[in-house]
Amino acid sequence: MTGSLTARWVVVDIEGTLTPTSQVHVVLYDYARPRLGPWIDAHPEDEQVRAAVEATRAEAGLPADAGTAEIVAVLHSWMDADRKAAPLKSLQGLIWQEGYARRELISQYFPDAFPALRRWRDGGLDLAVFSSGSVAGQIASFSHSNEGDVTGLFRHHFDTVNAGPKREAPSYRAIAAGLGDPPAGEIVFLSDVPAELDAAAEAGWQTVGLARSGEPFAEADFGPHRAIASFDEVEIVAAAKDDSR
Ligand SMILES: CSCCC(=O)C(=O)COP(=O)(O)O
Ligand SMILES: [Mg+2]
Repeated sequence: MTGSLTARWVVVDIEGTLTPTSQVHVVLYDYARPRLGPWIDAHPEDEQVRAAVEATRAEAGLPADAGTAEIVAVLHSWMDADRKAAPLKSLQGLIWQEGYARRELISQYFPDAFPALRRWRDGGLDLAVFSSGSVAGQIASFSHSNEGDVTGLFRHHFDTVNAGPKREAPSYRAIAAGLGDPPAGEIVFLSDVPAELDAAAEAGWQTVGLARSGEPFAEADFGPHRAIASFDEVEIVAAAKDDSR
């Protein structure tokens, strides 16, 4: 165990931090891939689907009359490149939501993740999530985890739509505003991606890098950020409340 941190809020990334990367890149992506086209065709009047299709067309420079097959080819290429584009994430979230509801999906989380989150929450800290996965996808996943429904752990969910890109400091300032503007130094962000930690640190947050064995960022250079291989290696204690704020 490394030294403890003092904070009021703990904000966590999902992929590579709470859940193995393969859970997203293999299990969830494989589930979404063949369902994207049928989903688009089955929900032509759904405003979220229409917006995602329109945004995909615009972002890929497709003609206005591009059909589902061309849209899906772009979405698949983004998945192949793990490009976490908002319209893709929005459609994936809808598909996963249905997959979890049908009990065809169950999210596997690292065994150290929820015990640590419960410890911190029970110790007086508030918890939030910041992931590229859409808020709908996040909530569906936490509702159907290998430990059951754990949605009650989190007070807020942020994604690239309601906060912004994960590698840019203004997104972390937007999240802080969404949390009620606590002092930036009293927010800790845990992620496996050094560039995300850099952005959070630029916004004044404390940062912890997850260098989990077997994960893509296991051997990454975390630079100035504290790096741990498991949540068991860091303790976070609740800051005393300042009633004058
Ligand atoms: C379980 S919600 C889906 C997660 C997802 O789609 C994703 O891309 C995760 O990216 P993150 O920002 O959490 O690394
Ligand atoms: Mg991640």
